[in-house]
Amino acid sequence: MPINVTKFREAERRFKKRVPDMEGVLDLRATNKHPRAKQICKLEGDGSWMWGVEGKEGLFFIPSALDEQQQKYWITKAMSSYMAPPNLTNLDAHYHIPEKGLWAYFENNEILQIKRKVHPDDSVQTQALPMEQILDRDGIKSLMRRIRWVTLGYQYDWTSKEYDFSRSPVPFPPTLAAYSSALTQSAGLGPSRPEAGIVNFYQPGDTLTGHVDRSEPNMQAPLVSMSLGAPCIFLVGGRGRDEEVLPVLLRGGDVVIMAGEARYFYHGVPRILPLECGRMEDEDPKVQLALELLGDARININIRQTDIPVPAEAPKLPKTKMEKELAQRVIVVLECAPLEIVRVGKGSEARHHLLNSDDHQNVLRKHSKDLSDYRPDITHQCLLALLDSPLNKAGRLQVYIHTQKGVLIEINPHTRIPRTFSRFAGLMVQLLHKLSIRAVGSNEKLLNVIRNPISDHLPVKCQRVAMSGEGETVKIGEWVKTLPEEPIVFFIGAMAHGEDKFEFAESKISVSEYPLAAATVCSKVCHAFEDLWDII
Ligand SMILES: O=C(O)CCC(=O)C(=O)O
Ligand SMILES: [Fe+2]
Repeated sequence: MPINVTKFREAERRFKKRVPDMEGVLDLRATNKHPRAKQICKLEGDGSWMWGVEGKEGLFFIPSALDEQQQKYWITKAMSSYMAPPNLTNLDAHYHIPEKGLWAYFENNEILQIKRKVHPDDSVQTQALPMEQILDRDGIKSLMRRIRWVTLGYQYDWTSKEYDFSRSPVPFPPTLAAYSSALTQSAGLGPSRPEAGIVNFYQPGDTLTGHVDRSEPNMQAPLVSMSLGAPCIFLVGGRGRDEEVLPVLLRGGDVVIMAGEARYFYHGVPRILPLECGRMEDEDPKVQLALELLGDARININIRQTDIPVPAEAPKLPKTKMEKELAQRVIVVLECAPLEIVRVGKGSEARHHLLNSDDHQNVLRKHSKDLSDYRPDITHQCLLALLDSPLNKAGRLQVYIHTQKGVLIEINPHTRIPRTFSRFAGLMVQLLHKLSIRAVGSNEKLLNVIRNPISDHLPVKCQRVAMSGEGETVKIGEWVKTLPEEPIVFFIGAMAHGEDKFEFAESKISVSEYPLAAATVCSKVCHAFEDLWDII
């Protein structure tokens, strides 16, 4: 064996030979079973057996999981509905696929006028072809036989080997999801939530090189893989390309499940084999047509649970003036926030910082400023307490910052406040320079400097309360129950000390007999309204 040829590569070569050596191939339908095959359990329902293999943890086979009728059902589905837009296929890069899909033309014996797209990989022969082609049924059939893959649900980008989570997913076919989930459930692997799938089409002579499917954020969820049509050799190794490789004979109707450790195993298809008992036939013309299109090919449908990190359900916010007037919600204005920019360093080394008593003692002393006046960390803590609260997540909170210098900032409730102070400070510097910060890849403003005064942004009818040690002390949980059903505004000082004189407040309350940090006051306000409005 030449050096540098891995065990996986060697196995691939072995099965690509004209007459491959079938010695040691695991054939779960053979009467004398492979020494390493072990029966795991009988599935509920149709009573198929699930097999495992010694030394291949998490790898399961269900031979003949699908009877002929079921195989025909999935073959027809794959050819007719799965191949059609909005699902993507390898042909999309080369052709403008008609909206109703190729199958519709094939089935109805319609002439198809199809436009080619110029593609960087086009051969000289392809480039010479006309940009528009007129295809009859045979032409459409040849084109459809060029389909090698179709993506289901979350669309997979074959170049980057990543899911395109920015595109809204095409709904995953519900019957396929139900089948896959019922199968993992009856195999004792728990229910799965199929979200993405790939349908592979292998014409005789096609191969799939060894790989690990690593793109799913959740690599623990089982991957269910269904074989239809022609048999094949399926190779499965271990975590590395040089681990022992097991060749398996998969036939139409067999199912493979890769769970746990096996999700990390190299696998591939080096060989499509001839049909053992000829092509299937059916009386139903649609099924018969799908079988005709299939010919001697193999179809593999593999079903994956991605567990995409979906952002928490965005709260519905009052948008119209009317909604803003009436929606029962809490508005917090963080008052006197010391957010100021300072230039540090000279010349090209100069950087803008958020002025603060920890990092800029010299500057502050030089300008005879009181260090304790520069505590932007208090604003940071208040924002974390407020925006992380269930009250905010439920869409019942609006926060503004009014800085010591009179800058008014509106905070979009969807904003994720940076966890560390230094990143928060960087964000504030950016905001004070650019006057607004937008969400990455979207037009939504997260932080926005708005025009003064704050009263222009508050509902006409609302209570305006200052939180102050000078106010009457109340048990806030009880006090909120006495409020009229209208929006309420709290002015909370985001400074270390100083008088709580907030221009637009009409009354003052204190929520503790102790002096509290501003962030604690924010938390108490949130908790009180969460309890009042049953937000858990
Ligand atoms: O065709 C098969 O059986 C395997 C397909 C596969 O591994 C894949 O699509 O990632
Ligand atoms: Fe794979």
